[in-house]
Amino acid sequence: MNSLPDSSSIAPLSGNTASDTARVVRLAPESELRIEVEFGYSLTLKLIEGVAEVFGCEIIVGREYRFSGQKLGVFTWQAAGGADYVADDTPMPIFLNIHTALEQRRATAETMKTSGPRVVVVGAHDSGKTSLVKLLLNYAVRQGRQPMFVNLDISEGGVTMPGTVSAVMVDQPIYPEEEFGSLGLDLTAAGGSGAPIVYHYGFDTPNENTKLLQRLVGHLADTVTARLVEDDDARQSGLIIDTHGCADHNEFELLMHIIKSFSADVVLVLGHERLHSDLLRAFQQQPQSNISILKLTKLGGVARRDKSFRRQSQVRKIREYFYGHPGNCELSPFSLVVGFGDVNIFRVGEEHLVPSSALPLGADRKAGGTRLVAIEAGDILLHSILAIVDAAPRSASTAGAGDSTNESQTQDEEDFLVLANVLGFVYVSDVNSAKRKMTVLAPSATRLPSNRLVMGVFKWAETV
Ligand SMILES: Nc1ncnc2c1ncn2[C@@H]1O[C@H](COP(=O)(O)OP(=O)(O)OP(=O)(O)O)[C@@H](O)[C@H]1O
Repeated sequence: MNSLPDSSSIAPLSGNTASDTARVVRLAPESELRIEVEFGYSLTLKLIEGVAEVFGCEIIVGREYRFSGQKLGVFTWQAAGGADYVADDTPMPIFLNIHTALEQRRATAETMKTSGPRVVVVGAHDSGKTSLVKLLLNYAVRQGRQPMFVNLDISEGGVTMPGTVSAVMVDQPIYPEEEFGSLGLDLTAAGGSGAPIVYHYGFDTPNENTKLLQRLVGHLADTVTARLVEDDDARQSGLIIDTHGCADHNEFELLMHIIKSFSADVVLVLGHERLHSDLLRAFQQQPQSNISILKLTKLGGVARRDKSFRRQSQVRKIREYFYGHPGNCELSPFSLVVGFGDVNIFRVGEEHLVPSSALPLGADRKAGGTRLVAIEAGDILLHSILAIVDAAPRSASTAGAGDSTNESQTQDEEDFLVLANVLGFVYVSDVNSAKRKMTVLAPSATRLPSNRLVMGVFKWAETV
């Protein structure tokens, strides 16, 4: 039935071939095989017969799927047989019930020409939020829906880079190997109704700049709502929103802001008893709110990822942005030489993040945290990931680093740019301060789509 080498027989990339350790595993109905593959190892999965899925995406009989640095469950509803090395304490029947209830709301929205469910998935770290989001999106797509996926889990990057918040309409499955990368987004297509909406936050935890994150969430919610007004299918399919793990009070405030900004009507709370009761209490005080808050226990299968595994996942995400997914969709990035005078570089205006070597040019630090400050290009950029953001409308007349003498005009632009859509990213592979030039890795050989670049905390040495 299902041919699945399990995690105990993973072949090192440089070592044995998969055939040395291949094993056939039979899955009973409603059971799953849990697989954990560390970075530096790979595992090939092939379905011999039957029907199985990974986070709601059906896998194809006979095709080889290769995983590395990933943890996943291969689930079957129907297959019969023994149950070696598999788990039957799976939450899938509960998730299917949730999907069915959401689908009923979508059908009603279609008939009544209203909006579909607006679902937020919240919970503890490593409780399975992203996995549930993928599953609900995949099930909706299998049903012919086009839900909006909103990613507010800034540490993972969703459809693009870590350190961003984004929204994209999903009309194709999220394949298990490439995960969200399989949606194959073209950020430079920004503007069209199907184009992703991406804003740059620049950090990988909410606490680093909660005020900025709240501002971006509010802005993203407004943009998504405006987009849905024009798109009946997406509006009736609704939203599925992934969030960062909630551990403290700050994060609770942020979750409340997310729920309110997106007018969420379904909140799924995974593995976090206290968060569930805090949310219930908060919404009991607002009896007019029409919201369902459901508690789901964190069930077996969801794997813990330590700091190093998470960091390696981020690095892979960054690499895949430029090079694509090995074997499936490989990309060839280009090296471009960019003069310091040809670009304007900004950074989020947190004082402690701006070293004295990168003092802002006439910037207003008093505004504190939720705007950008212009910084001087130089060695500080080496190995940084820079977001290319849509230039401010007025910028055509003020282009060029440091040419803005009008302080209030500079401040307007800094305020505008923090909310500007991200058009893509470059990686700074070399800086030559003496010649006032830097070399960047870019996904395309054409000129950068904007000369406004924003620096976050993410550094990546390409050799990693
Ligand atoms: N049934 C399963 N079997 C094996 N691994 C699983 C299963 N379900 C989820 N995982 C893995 O467990 C890990 C954690 O799950 P997930 O990313 O969904 O949690 P999360 O709550 O979104 O985490 P975060 O704290 O980053 O927000 C992931 O690597 C995921 O692929």
